[in-house]
Amino acid sequence: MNPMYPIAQIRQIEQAAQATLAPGTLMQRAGTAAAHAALELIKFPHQQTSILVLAGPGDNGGDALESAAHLAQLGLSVSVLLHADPDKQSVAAKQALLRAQASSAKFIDSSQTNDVDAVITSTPWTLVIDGLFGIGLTRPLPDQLHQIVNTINRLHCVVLALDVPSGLDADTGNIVDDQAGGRGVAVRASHTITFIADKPGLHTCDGRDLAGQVQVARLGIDHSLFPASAIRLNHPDLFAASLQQRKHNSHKGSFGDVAVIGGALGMAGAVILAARTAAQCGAGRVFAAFLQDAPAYDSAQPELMCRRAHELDFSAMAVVIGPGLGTSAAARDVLLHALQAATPLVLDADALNLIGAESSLQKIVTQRQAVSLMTPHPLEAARLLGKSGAAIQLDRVDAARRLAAQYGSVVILKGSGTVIAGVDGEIAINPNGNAGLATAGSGDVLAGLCGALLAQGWPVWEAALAAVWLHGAAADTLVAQGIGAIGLTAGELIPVLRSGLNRLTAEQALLRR
Ligand SMILES: NC(=O)C1=CN([C@@H]2O[C@H](COP(=O)(O)OP(=O)(O)OC[C@H]3O[C@@H](n4cnc5c(N)ncnc54)[C@H](O)[C@@H]3O)[C@@H](O)[C@H]2O)[C@@H](O)CC1
Ligand SMILES: Nc1ncnc2c1ncn2[C@@H]1O[C@H](COP(=O)(O)OP(=O)(O)O)[C@@H](O)[C@H]1O
Ligand SMILES: [K+]
Repeated sequence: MNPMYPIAQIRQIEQAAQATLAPGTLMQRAGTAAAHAALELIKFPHQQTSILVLAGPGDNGGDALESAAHLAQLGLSVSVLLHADPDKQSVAAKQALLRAQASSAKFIDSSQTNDVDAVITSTPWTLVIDGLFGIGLTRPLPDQLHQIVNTINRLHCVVLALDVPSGLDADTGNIVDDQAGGRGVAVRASHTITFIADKPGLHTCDGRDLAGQVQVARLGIDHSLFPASAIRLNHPDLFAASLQQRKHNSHKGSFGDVAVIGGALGMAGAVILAARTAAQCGAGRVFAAFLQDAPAYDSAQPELMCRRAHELDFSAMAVVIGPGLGTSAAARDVLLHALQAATPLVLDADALNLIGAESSLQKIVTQRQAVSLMTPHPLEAARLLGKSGAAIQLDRVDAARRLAAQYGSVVILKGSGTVIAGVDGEIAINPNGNAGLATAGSGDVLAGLCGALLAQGWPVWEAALAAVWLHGAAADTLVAQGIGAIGLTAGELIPVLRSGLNRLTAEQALLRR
């Protein structure tokens, strides 16, 4: 289900496949698949339809040249901007170049053109195909291409990237930076057709912004050549087994209790958001536990039971600890108590900051027998790993995996392309959600949802996958309704999460019939 592979594994699959095929076969298949994808994007080609193909020095350029030849043979107006030394091309890419040269495609010689920018902007392109670099990019784009890529990124047409948007690291989703640490450039594609298998860097960090809609072309490679994958794209299929309709013969005790612990002075709202989410996403009973004085009740959600944290016996509940907890001595005490309880635990926000700052707490987390689920954003992850936030973002998959292994906890590393890591190294990357979630309190809502699912008996891995998926889907639904991305508030997510969870559950019940 939705497997993804790092570059090194893609290369192995590629080699195994090539051993059984005539030379150049995979490139020809990639070029054909790219041409089909281009035609689908153009939809109704007409006389003014014009396609610009950027072809680089390696085999990604070869794919582009194959697609250029196909599209030109179909009678479309194709221009090729070639950035390659034919003497250094692979045999397959040379063949592709010959085919493109033999077609009606026009070649723009960038070395003979003073102002390539002017050439690019002088034509109203219907489509740009980016075949500059793929998974072979080892250093930032060369200077000559900076300007071209910036110009392409300013065009208002469909941009189809082949394999990977040029400049993007397919493993990490980072733009390949220059030696001095300066920001490199990468093509911002509206669509990406990626070859052989999906790649993590297309879906996390800058990947979602640069790759656009991703489709996979397996190039006819036999399934047997694909090893088991440790990385998947999150999808309801991965947690469908836990989407169970409720029995008539049930009561509130059947769906568990959640305690949300946090809410130091001035930060009570974080607890309220998480607790309301837990209540509206199916927990049988929800306690909102505050470090300082608790409000008598929550007038918008009077079902919540408001308590002072140190007076609540949460030993038989799923516990969410951290939202607005602060890092005081009292906060540390209640955290220690929660860590020592044999209860499913969601560790969020200040609970993570406290753990990051104290090795004795770290040790207790690693020794817990009951399940732990950590929900750090990159800065919290940095504190937990003793790194900088920038270092976490450089390889989010690796960071999430390390955290899970080090803390013996399932980890949700938040941000665009949230990475979920299991203790055994299993990874899922979440494909939905949007920047509307970049608002105060949306993490509290996610933590509350995690708590609700754990209280209802979900296994921790499935709970993490489902919570992240539903959270992203709720934000997408709200944006589609015009409620966000700008100005979406975290509380608005809660009823949409509830309908999302009910809808998925009902759909799953139908599928099981
Ligand atoms: N090998 C195969 O079997 C297949 C490869 N395919 C395509 O081939 C691509 C990989 O091809 P390559 O390994 O040739 O790599 P790329 O085409 O991504 O380009 C890398 C080439 O540019 C050079 N290079 C790397 N960084 C550079 C930089 N910053 N400035 C200038 N030159 C730089 C490298 O030395 C190499 O020659 C894939 O992404 C995919 O598009 C597909 O055709 C499918 C089959
Ligand atoms: N640009 C974005 N795209 C997708 N999801 C995002 C984006 N920014 C934030 N999110 C999500 O929003 C939530 C924010 O959580 P967090 O940073 O803990 O905020 P808070 O502490 O204010 O609740 C996380 O689930 C994160 O993955
Ligand atoms: K590319």
